[in-house]
Amino acid sequence: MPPPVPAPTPAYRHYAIHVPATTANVGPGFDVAGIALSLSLDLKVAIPTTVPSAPSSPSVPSDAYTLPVITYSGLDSTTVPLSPYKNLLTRVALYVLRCHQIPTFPSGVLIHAQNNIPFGRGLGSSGAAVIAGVLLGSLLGGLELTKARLLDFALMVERHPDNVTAALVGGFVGSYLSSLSPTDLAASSIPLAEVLPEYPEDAGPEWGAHPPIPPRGIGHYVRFGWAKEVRAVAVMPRFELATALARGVLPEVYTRKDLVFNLQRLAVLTTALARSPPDPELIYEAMKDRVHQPYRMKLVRT
Ligand SMILES: Nc1ncnc2c1ncn2[C@@H]1O[C@H](COP(=O)(O)OP(=O)(O)O)[C@@H](O)[C@H]1O
Ligand SMILES: N[C@@H](CCOP(=O)(O)O)C(=O)O
Repeated sequence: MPPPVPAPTPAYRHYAIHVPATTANVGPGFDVAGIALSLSLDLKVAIPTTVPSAPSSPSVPSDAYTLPVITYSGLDSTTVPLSPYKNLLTRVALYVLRCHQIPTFPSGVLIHAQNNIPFGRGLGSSGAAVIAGVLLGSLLGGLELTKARLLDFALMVERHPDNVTAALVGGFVGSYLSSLSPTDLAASSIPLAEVLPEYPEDAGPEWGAHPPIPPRGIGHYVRFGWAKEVRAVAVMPRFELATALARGVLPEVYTRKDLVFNLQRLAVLTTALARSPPDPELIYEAMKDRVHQPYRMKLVRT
């Protein structure tokens, strides 16, 4: 009897995705100003060069088709779900693919995430995962999405722009959400549960096939200058604080006095952090805030 023929080893194309941690709400810049930091989430992605055709739907797997295999190392790597239908990176990637009429992942993809961003500590782990996810979707679908379009997809998932814009473009970034038409506003406000639905056990062939397509131009950003002498040092709490809880303690309405206090400082801060040599007293004063810090103080255990 002839010896068994060994299964061919698949050949892969290798890619790297690097996304920085971020700090948002810089000084008086609540939901506006973000800074990219040196900690990062790094993905290594291997895509087979020859693949079996994908199944017609995620619930009808073909014999040869295999879902992405996800592995993690680094921080919080033991708690993160590894199913591609539950992991945030791949759920976002699948959302991007499906918005481009690609119903599922290519077969046989390997994804390794090296994560150095602690979860839930205000260093933008979810924003980094969302940006890594949109970049992954663009890569897997061969979509070559522009930065502006990647941001549209990211903002359908993470609704405040400060972390995701800094994670996408790096540096010290200011951003805003556009005044959209009523139709586009409705499209960009679709509940997260519909943008990234949990994959149900009994999913039929049509499940998730028609996700809400992001309108164009949901958010915009500008990169500010940054003086070479200025370094960011992040102090991390020992406890996690959910973003929803931290947003829930903020008032709906502010006084004109508090609003003007923040506007005055933010206008100065964006230039003060870029000026070389820096003026520490000016930066100290311009970092003051009356919109978020006083209200969130009570959530910070001492
Ligand atoms: N690299 C990652 N891979 C998968 N999921 C992640 C990753 N990073 C963050 N997440 C998800 O995001 C959650 C943290 O989001 P959030 O509470 O907004 O905190 P943060 O301030 O760090 O963004 C985690 O509990 C996890 O579910
Ligand atoms: N501007 C947002 C930033 C939340 O950051 P996250 O890393 O917790 O998602 C806010 O302050 O709510």
